[in-house]
Amino acid sequence: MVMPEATFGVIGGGMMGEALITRLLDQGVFVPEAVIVSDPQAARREILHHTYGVQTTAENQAVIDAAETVLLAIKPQMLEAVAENLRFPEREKPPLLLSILAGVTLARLEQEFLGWAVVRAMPNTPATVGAGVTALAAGEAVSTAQREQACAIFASVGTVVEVPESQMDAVTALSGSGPGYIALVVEALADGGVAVGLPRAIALELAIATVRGTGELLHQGDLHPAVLKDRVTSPGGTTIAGIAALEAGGLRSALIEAVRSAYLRSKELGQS
Ligand SMILES: NC(=O)c1ccc[n+]([C@@H]2O[C@H](COP(=O)([O-])OP(=O)(O)OC[C@H]3O[C@@H](n4cnc5c(N)ncnc54)[C@H](OP(=O)(O)O)[C@@H]3O)[C@@H](O)[C@H]2O)c1
Ligand code: PRO
Repeated sequence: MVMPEATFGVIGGGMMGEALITRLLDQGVFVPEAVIVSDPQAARREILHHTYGVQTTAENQAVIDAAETVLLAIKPQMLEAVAENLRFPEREKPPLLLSILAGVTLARLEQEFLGWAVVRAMPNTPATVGAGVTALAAGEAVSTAQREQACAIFASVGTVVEVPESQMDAVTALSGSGPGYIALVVEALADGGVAVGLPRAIALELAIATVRGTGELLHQGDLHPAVLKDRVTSPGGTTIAGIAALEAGGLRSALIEAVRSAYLRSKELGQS
């Protein structure tokens, strides 16, 4: 079904699609009636419609036909199946596709969405609370106005940086996947607290507040992490004892390898 009043479309109303929709509506970037979302699950469509007042459809084609700007928020592995069922009617101006698919290149997207201007973007899950960071790389057909529009859309969920496309897999491996690594660190810190006698709820609260406060301090104080580490580390004290244990356990190389593995996986996803 075509809904001509809709201007912003979302294909894939999952976790990231919803995170963007929530913030875009909260910030008044789009009104609910101007948003159309496609998702195969009726239950999912029902939730999105009732929670946000957006239009929903099971037909991706309805989104393509109705919207001038489309956020593609399906899994990378779904791209071929989704794109082969789409038709792209001629338009006066090329519509804008914002893809957040890990690994999938501008060249591939431009091939699948013939005649569209394409921006490849990599947001992260703190976007849900407006504290995300999104890296963008724009294709050659993207106009200045469309580039500004892409920046404004992702600015509604946090900060935006523009990078060359060659850096997008690295961005995906660091800030895209990073919230997963940090969540693991928070959970492990809380486990450590429990191991030395703290109640679970207090341990988790302390771990979250510590990660959050450290991030804020590094950000607001414009501190190099090594400077902060040195400030916390009293001679002969507790922190150096903890850091020695982390170094012995290979924390640094584990994190470096995590980013490297995610980078290689992003490249692989781009070829699937
Ligand atoms: N999660 C993150 O932190 C994050 C960060 C940056 C970028 N990304 C990228 O964002 C994309 C979405 O990730 P996500 O975590 O939001 O995944 P998700 O929650 O699984 O969302 C994908 C949505 O697309 C739906 N879908 C499946 N087949 C479809 C089709 N043929 N047409 C339309 N919609 C379809 C899925 O429905 P079903 O559940 O029924 O399959 C689901 O609701 C991925 O490409 C990922 O690389 C994710
Ligand atoms: N989540 C997606 C994945 O795990 C992309 C970055 C974060 O593939």
